[in-house]
Amino acid sequence: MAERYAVGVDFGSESGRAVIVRVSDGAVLGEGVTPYAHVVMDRTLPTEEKLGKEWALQHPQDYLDVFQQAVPAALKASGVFPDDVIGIGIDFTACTMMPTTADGTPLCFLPEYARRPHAWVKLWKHHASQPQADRINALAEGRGEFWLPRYGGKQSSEWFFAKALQILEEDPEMYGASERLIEAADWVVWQLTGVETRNACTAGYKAIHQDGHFPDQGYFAELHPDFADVVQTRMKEDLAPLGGKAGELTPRAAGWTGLKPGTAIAVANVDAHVTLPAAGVTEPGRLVAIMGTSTCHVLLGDTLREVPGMCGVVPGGVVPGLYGYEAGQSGVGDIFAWFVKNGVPPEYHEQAKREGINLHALLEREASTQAPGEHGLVALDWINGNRSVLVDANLSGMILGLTLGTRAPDIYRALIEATAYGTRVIVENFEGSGVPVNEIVISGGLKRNRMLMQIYADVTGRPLSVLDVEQGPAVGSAMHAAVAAGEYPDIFAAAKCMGKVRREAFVPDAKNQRTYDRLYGEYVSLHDYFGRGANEVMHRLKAMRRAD
Ligand SMILES: Nc1ncnc2c1ncn2[C@@H]1O[C@H](COP(=O)(O)OP(=O)(O)O)[C@@H](O)[C@H]1O
Ligand SMILES: O=C(CO)[C@@H](O)[C@@H](O)COP(=O)(O)O
Repeated sequence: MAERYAVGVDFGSESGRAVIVRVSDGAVLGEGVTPYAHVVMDRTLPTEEKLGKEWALQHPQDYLDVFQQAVPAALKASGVFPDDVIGIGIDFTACTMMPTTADGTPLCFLPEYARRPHAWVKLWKHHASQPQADRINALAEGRGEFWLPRYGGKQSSEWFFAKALQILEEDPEMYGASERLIEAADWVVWQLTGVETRNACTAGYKAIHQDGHFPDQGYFAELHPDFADVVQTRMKEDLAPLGGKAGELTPRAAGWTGLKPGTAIAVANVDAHVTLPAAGVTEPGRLVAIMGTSTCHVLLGDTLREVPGMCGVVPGGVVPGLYGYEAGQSGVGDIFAWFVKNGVPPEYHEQAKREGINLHALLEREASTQAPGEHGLVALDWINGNRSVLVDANLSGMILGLTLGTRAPDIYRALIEATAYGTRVIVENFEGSGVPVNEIVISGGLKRNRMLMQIYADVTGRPLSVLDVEQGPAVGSAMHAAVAAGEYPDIFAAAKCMGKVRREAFVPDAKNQRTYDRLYGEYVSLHDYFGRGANEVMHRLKAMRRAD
């Protein structure tokens, strides 16, 4: 019998990645990448309308381009015949949500709405809905909503209802025109199948779906009278289970992708959560850090724990039968990108160009010769706010210890160390709340930075295992496609055959660890001083910035 294959498509923050995976063993035979033409719209719309501070939008056409470019490119690179492809699975950043008409047409595609910011896709990192998130949390606390502790005690401005409420309050006409409010993950599945589904993963982690339901109309009505029926009028209450089949590839989408009509399409997934089975992680105690523009920390547990400052816990949110815990850092790769773009003197750019390497590689090489503590810096990793454990998008970055002798590699290393300290806070927060972390597995684009990986091992004091495939989330989605197509009975069986990880790829250096324990103590002092109310200067500065 001919080998069978599955397609996984991972919609990241800056690009869409497609892989062709052999379902018998998880081998990746072909890859394709489509950088988003509009990347992240955080200053203006394509029609030049200016956006406010903390906005982050995307263009739905960029997602369709992935189906029309990256998927055919991966298929071509693999040499696999479409008839041997049994399923397609997708995962997406979340919560990345959009308003559409009843037939799924994005409002921003309609000429009459193209100039309205609230007609566009709100990317996960859209923080302008922080005021709405603050009210969502205050009301939930006041009403004693059972679900609030399931989200660490706070809903983030990055999640669904803060964004939906911002549309209603800032552009009621756009809210009125939005017949559907939907995660981009479910929207792209809709484009492939012609069927509107809502996946249980984003609903659970990003839209407060707990114990089988969304919050009641009374809660939403107290936020805004016109918000009472947001679920009933613009969403769906019957959710599609992970590993389920959302539908089949339509002839139109078959024309885009080069695959055959009728190919099974799996229910959508979140990019971080789908990575666990790709790493063969289907049991408690193994935290997977999906490190890209942001980092998501996803961990399984066999009991329900309320962990302060986590993003969420959902029974069956990652694999059936276990609790899926999520925490995160809203800025990691983005912080390094910001520094490379804005803080590195021209001579480094020129040297990298002369050597034909990227700036990350040059800075990594220059900084890796240092011993921990040599640069004398400690930084806070909040340049894009803090997602866990403080859940506050109005915090900001800081670098302490700068002198006239400080150089770009010093700061690059200090920023990497700061993100490692932030990860250690999250790991210790889980353990302190009764959710064991016995192993850390790294996936995502940042694993290519070996200095970063060694720093994470030294700072956390734990060996790091590595998911070696380049596109971890996409492979996880291909595994869900194999389950949806009936190749495997469940994701556990698929993970056994298709998942792979290189265990203990980086181990802590005892000497470095001792120094980092001291530096981590300094980080925690700054973390608590600026992040837990002792000094509100960061909030005051953000307020001044917003006021201008
Ligand atoms: N060698 C490197 N060291 C550190 N960061 C890197 C390196 N290469 C790329 N990055 C950062 O990784 C991020 C992209 O990660 P990736 O996983 O590819 O994307 P996504 O977050 O969209 O899934 C960017 O923010 C980029 O700045
Ligand atoms: O928040 C989540 C998942 O819960 C991510 O989709 C979001 O942080 C974006 O992840 P990336 O940085 O694009 O990998």
